[in-house]
Amino acid sequence: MSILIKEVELNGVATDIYIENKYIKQIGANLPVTADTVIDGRRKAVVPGFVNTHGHAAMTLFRGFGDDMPLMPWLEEKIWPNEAKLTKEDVYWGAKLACLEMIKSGTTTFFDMYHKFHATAEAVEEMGIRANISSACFDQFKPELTEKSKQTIQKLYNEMDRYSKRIHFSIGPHAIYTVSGELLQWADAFAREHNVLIQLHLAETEGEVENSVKNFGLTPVRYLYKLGVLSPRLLISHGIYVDDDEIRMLADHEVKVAHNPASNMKLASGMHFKFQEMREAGILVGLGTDGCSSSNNLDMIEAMKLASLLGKVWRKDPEAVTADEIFQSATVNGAAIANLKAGKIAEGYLADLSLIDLNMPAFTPNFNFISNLVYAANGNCIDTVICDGKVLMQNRKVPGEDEIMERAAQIAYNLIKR
Ligand SMILES: CSC[C@H]1O[C@@H](n2cnc3c(O)ncnc32)[C@H](O)[C@@H]1O
Ligand SMILES: [Zn+2]
Repeated sequence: MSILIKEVELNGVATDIYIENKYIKQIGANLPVTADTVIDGRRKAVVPGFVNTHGHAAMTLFRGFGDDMPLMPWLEEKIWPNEAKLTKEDVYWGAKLACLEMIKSGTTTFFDMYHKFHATAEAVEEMGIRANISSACFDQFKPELTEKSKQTIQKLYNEMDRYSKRIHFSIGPHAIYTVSGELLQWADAFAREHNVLIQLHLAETEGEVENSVKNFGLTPVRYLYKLGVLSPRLLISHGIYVDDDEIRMLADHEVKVAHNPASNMKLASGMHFKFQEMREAGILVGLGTDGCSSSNNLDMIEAMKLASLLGKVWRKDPEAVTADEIFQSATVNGAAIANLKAGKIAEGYLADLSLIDLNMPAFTPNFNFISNLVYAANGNCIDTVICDGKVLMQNRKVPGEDEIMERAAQIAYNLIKR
């Protein structure tokens, strides 16, 4: 299977891109090659597929449900009682809707932490994108649930051979207020032994920090340090409430961070995400949307704008988070966190990319393409998406999209009534 994209704009220059066997094989002007599929790239620009480093895919079912609340009442009163009713079928259609939405806005890889692992994995497999899906766990500090969680993680890990290489396994302990230190330490040892990542919500709210100090005598990052679970395999989401010493601890242990500006603002968790300090300390910061009840979409272009504007305003410094820096977070940093040779349009890299329609007001005039992408556009500018060397969307059409939206909406209405 080969694809030739003709005369697409790459860094402002009309270029051909030849894709073969999942990889970008050749880039150059007027390439003398033929291909199974030829795509006209004129008036389009090529960008790497975005990597959404934090989310809960099937929470698309809760879009517009439980708005305008702070984190803990939102989780305890609205989300958790309804998540307890979810069936595998519900999660499958919710995750299909998430994949559809991500493809339509140019995301080719996402990280997921949710219930019913196989339902999400099957949806990802069918939709053709990539995902790092975690075996989610909450033991609520109960030893019998700690043991059960360990068995589930081991079992799911053993079942991974049924999936393609587009799906990676990770462990998803929910947070330090729902998961015991013992399970976190076990997960760390498992992750080291099997070279997989751990996804964990951390330092998201002031309340979390207060409870951490009350219950463990330490702030969240220091608590993880004491447990010995800070490592290059740990990806923390949010990481808003961290001081300078904690940033140093995260950097020293090569911990990765997913920044989620929409959910941090909507749940009013906090705005002082220390993007500059983390970057200067050498921490890999990726960008995420979080789930659709707190974000309320999965549009990484919108997330880039929010991250940049939020980063500028709280510092009162317009240079604080530039369009170029946040674009790097959403692409090459995300790919590095996902351990993928992706996130760049370069020979030898995975063919995970999008074509952007330049015939739009947002790209007119086009003095600076990245500026227009981050500050003027949104996900609707994505025309074509290729992942793993396969075309997933062309002319903004994804096969099966009407059925996915109908089925997911019906499930969501029935769920909230149930
Ligand atoms: C273990 S399954 C994932 C779990 O996380 C919940 N969740 C969604 N968004 C957040 C957030 O911002 N902080 C903490 N927990 C969150 C989700 O509803 C699932 O229960
Ligand atoms: Zn989350």
